[in-house]
Amino acid sequence: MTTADIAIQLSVLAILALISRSIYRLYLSPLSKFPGPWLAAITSAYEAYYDCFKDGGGRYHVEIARMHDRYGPIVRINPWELHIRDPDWNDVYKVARRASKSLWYYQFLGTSSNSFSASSADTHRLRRDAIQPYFSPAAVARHQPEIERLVAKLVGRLRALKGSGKVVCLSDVFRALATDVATAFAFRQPFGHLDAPDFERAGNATVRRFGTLGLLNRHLGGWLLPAIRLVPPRIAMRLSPASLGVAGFFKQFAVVVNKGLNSADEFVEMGAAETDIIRQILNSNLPAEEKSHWHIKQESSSVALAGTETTGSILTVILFYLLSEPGKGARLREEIGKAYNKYGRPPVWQELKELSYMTGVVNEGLRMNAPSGRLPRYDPMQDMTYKSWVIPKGTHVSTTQNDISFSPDIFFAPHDFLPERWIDGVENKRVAKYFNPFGRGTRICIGMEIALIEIYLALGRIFAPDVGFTMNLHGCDKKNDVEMFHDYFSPFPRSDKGVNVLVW
Ligand code: HEM
Repeated sequence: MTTADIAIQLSVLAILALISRSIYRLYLSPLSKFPGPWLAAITSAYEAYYDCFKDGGGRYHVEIARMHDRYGPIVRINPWELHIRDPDWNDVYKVARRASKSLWYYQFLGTSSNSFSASSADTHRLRRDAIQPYFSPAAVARHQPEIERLVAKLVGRLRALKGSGKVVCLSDVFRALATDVATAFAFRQPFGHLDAPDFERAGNATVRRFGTLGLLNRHLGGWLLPAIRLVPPRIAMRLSPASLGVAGFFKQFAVVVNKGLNSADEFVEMGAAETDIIRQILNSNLPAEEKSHWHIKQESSSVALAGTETTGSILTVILFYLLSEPGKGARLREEIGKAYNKYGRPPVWQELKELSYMTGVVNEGLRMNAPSGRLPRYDPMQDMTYKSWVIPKGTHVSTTQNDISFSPDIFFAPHDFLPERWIDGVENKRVAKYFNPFGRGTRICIGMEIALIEIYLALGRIFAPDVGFTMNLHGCDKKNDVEMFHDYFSPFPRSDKGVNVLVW
């Protein structure tokens, strides 16, 4: 038999295997009864096209919405996953169910060795229990002066730009703040992005690239991001400047974590105030394999990463709306001014969060720019139900917060930034159960309190009566620079230019 014969036979076998698998997925699989396009049912390449190629990638949400419009509230979006668009269905996220996360989907992060992307509920519980004390209200409160210091640095830098005529990119400014807050919290040492003359613009662009590479990683079986970590910078640059940026990003975390691990031996009995997330993990009850350098690197850097893009982009979006509708900015400034008068000093965050308009502003930012990714889970032990449908155990099921946040049935004029909608107590009560920007169930965001302190303090100081500067939007618009176009788990607008302002 010649090599050509062998190649032909192997190709025929591969084609037969593909045909059999497609027939199984389409007609015999337990999910074959669920509605949806036949191509999505037989191959995840359908999703890969929208995730990685269509209009720059991250566009499957648009196709999923189209599927719901055509097939109804429950659709099969790939061979193993159902998506439900029904604000009242929450079964898979219920704490009592303790469902697992989809390993395939969360491959976009390039690792499952942390709490965020741990698949099984038990592994997650183990890891989360180990770091939870680090996020206790008391521990977070101790970090407040550091957040205040970083916010003051940001305000100082904006003030210094007053009248300079320089265009300032707020998307970079707030990502720099969020990175410094999250890294200061995790490592007791901010990365110093607020000190960079350009607020570390290149680093911020890397996060966007990470989004696109993350989707490729998901669809290529999870080897791409680990491989990028291993590629020497010179080769990475030749392959793609994007991977160089991402490799550099991983490296920055590796340096900080290595430094922390090397000095961890000196850790004897430090007071809680001096500890960092590395020592928190080392000092926990985790089994030895969960305390390896590798695991600690993954856990600590994921905590810091989870807190950067989220908080940074929400602050950017809020500022865009407050500056594009000056009446709203003025109303916030007035409310904060009254609080300054009442307390005779800058209000602390506990006082800021009592302000009703300010809370409306923060909630609108969270509603309109929370993580956009669907949140797939599966329950390996029990079936679930949706209306008359029985969802077999082990099936991956997802919902998307944006389906709720932008539903006109729940939020009047959902694409408008309306802080007022949160002020009416009755209305507030009605929408509360639909408002889950920090996720749901056992996997709810662990850094919620830090994020809120940061957002309230940043707004509280930027709109303070004595701030001494104001800002004007410069050459940006809602459609291209603010509204989500790409879903890279975090929402990204169509343009990567950012929200630009002039300070005066
Ligand atoms: C406004 C800012 C933030 C938003 C909207 C947000 C949102 C979320 C959401 C929706 C999840 C659940 C993801 C999922 O189910 O797959 C999550 C998880 C997580 N977040 Fe946040 N987050 C924010 C800020 C932060 C900050 C500041 C930190 C840390 C300093 C952080 C750390 C984490 C971690 C570690 C997880 C994984 C928790 C687990 O699975 O146990 N987040 N976040």
